Amino acid sequence: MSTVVNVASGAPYDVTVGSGLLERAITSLPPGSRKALVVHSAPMRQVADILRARIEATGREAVLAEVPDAEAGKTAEVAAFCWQVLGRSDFTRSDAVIGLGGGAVTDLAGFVAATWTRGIAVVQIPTTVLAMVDAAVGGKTGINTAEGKNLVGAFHEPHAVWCDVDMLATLPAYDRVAGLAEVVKGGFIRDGVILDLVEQHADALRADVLTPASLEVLEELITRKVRVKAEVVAADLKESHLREILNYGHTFGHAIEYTERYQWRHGSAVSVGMVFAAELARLAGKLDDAAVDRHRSILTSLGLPVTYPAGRWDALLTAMRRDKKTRGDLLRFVILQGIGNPVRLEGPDPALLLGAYDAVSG
Ligand SMILES: NC(=O)c1ccc[n+]([C@@H]2O[C@H](COP(=O)([O-])OP(=O)(O)OC[C@H]3O[C@@H](n4cnc5c(N)ncnc54)[C@H](O)[C@@H]3O)[C@@H](O)[C@H]2O)c1
Ligand SMILES: O=C(O)C(=O)C[C@@H](O)[C@H](O)[C@H](O)COP(=O)(O)O
Ligand SMILES: [Zn+2]
Repeated sequence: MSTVVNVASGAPYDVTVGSGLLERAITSLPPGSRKALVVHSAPMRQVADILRARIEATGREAVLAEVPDAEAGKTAEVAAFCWQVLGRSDFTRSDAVIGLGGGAVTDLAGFVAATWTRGIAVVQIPTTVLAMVDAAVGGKTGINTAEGKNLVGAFHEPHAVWCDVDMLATLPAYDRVAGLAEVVKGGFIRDGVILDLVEQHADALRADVLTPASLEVLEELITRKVRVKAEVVAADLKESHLREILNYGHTFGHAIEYTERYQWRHGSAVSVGMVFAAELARLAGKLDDAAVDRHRSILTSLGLPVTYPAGRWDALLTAMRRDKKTRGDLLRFVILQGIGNPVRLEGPDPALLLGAYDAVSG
């Protein structure tokens, strides 16, 4: 059983959510491709070997590039390593890259595909909840620089995305929960049913081991969030306006990741970032107390953080100035004017920002 969500953008593609999809993923390699580079990190080595065998069974050459795990893989040096492998293996424009892993790997693989000979096909096989519901879908690819998160990248849409929930069997609960932060984001900005489902099933979703029943709920949540993302990126691939709503919680969240030298998971940082944005909206007179409290209760029920230590404002502000929504000196935030109604807050009074920071300082 699987569900297909079509992303109706310039070059439409399918996101398939279900189980037993690994074999089918190979069928979406471009028909003319002779080679496929599988980008993965150490935890996915066994799956990469399985993929290699299946790619070779189609008569193609399979090349594996094992990259440093998690955020350590999203660097210019690692991208250059992948380009070297592609060059030495004579990859041409008709060949393809496969991103197999969490969001860090799918961001890197997408960027490598976007830049190799100015763009070759990428098939994404996300293996974390976060990568399934967010990173692998929508064509934002990129790497970090010493100055900030995702500062170098390209919009490069995938050829196909395969969200095989069987992959989640080995994913630690901590990472499953981090991914749920991006699912909850989809609930706050667009699909309120997501919030209801998480509220009903929070204990099962955060448990160390998933039961078949909780996996079913998780699959429904993944599909719902993929739909949210698909609708938004189909309308605004290059983030000229609407797509910014997908950045809810990220201005402060990315600043935490950078300040913490990427020792926090992205989803955990976004969790605090959403509470910051909700407090900012309350102080700006846009969001009522109940909606702000709902942020804290739903994220806490999943075991996600909702506070960040005091005393780090200067570092956080420096990082927020480098956010991609900033225009010149103008800081811009996505906030809610009610659940499901995201709006922009441009150049807020510094007192509001400090007030929101004070409210999330644990
Ligand atoms: N491009 C986008 O639109 C977009 C959207 C959201 C997030 N992101 C990016 O995604 C990244 C975060 O992704 P993430 O939360 O998946 O983190 P991650 O990629 O760092 O993966 C977390 C950990 O889980 C491991 N892992 C992956 N799959 C596994 C599995 N099936 N079993 C066991 N271990 C597994 C990884 O090796 C890693 O150690 C950040 O860099 C973030 O900026 C990008
Ligand atoms: O797809 C988008 O657009 C998003 O903003 C999704 C975010 O969850 C994601 O973390 C994205 O990588 C952030 O992009 P950035 O432009 O703020 O680096
Ligand atoms: Zn994100």
